Amino acid sequence: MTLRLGTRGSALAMAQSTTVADAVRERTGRDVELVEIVTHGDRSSAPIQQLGVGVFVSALRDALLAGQIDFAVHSYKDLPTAPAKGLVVAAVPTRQDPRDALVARGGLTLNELPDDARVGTGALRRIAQINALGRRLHAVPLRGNVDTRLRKLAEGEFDAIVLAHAGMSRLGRGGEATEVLDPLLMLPAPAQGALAVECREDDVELREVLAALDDEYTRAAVTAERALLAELEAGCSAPIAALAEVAEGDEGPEIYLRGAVFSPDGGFALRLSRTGTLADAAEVGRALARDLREEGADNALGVQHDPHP
Ligand SMILES: NCc1[nH]cc(CCC(=O)O)c1CC(=O)O
Repeated sequence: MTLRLGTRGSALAMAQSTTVADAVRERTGRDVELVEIVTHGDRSSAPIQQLGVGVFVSALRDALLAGQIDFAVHSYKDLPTAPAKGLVVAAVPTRQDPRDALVARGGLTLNELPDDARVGTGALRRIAQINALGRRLHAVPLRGNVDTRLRKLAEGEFDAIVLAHAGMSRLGRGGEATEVLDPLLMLPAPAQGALAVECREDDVELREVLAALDDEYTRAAVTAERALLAELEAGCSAPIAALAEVAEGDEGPEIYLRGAVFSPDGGFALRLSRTGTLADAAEVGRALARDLREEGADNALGVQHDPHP
């Protein structure tokens, strides 16, 4: 039977869903059909902070639970940390580049941006880290899909923009980045660059099919990053960043997790790291969250801030 893959209609969602559909066909020989689902988030032009966590996700989940589709592909970083009742992340495919990218007019790098350059970005996490650089840069709110953001840059509204390199790459525009930013300067969102392939928990047969797409290292990394996020009890718009990398250690693969918390104005920046085994990924994330809290993470959280001063 043909598997129905529910997807949003945006170019990024279509690119992600098409990639996963191709992988399912190739690895399992199953037929996959794309079914477009319109979400509230796609229809609204309100800032993402106002729309709240998971607006892009709930319509797909409703369709899954209603049996209109069999599985869905999400940008993992857009998934709320709370598990969805009746659903399961059946596969976490190999992650793309998790880093943020700078796209600057004139091909400039971050260091080359002149004083008072306007840097467009939507996420508080990125605004905070731009501010934390201690440079005379202006972080300016920017919303829209990847193509819209790149167009606004080209039209001269900004000197540079910061966005996920993975999103650009999935649209075939990764080469337009003028710098892929070092996580030391711009630690990405938890689970950035990763996809979550979700299906109904009781669909045991499909879960087995989709398991062929699962990448153990990516799943462990994302598990650690999201455990950190969940433990700090923050929504997607809170300035929390995390990146886990897996490296071969003496006793097998090891996870290296970095986490950071910022005040929106960048005046408070706390960066810590921890290592552990893949099996302990979630505990590594929770432990690092506790470390961050002990070092004063709560000073940055829950602070109301006007992004348009
Ligand atoms: N914030 C929205 C969003 N959700 C997923 C991506 C693409 C990158 C990814 O899959 O993590 C983006 C664009 C961006 O952050 O620039």
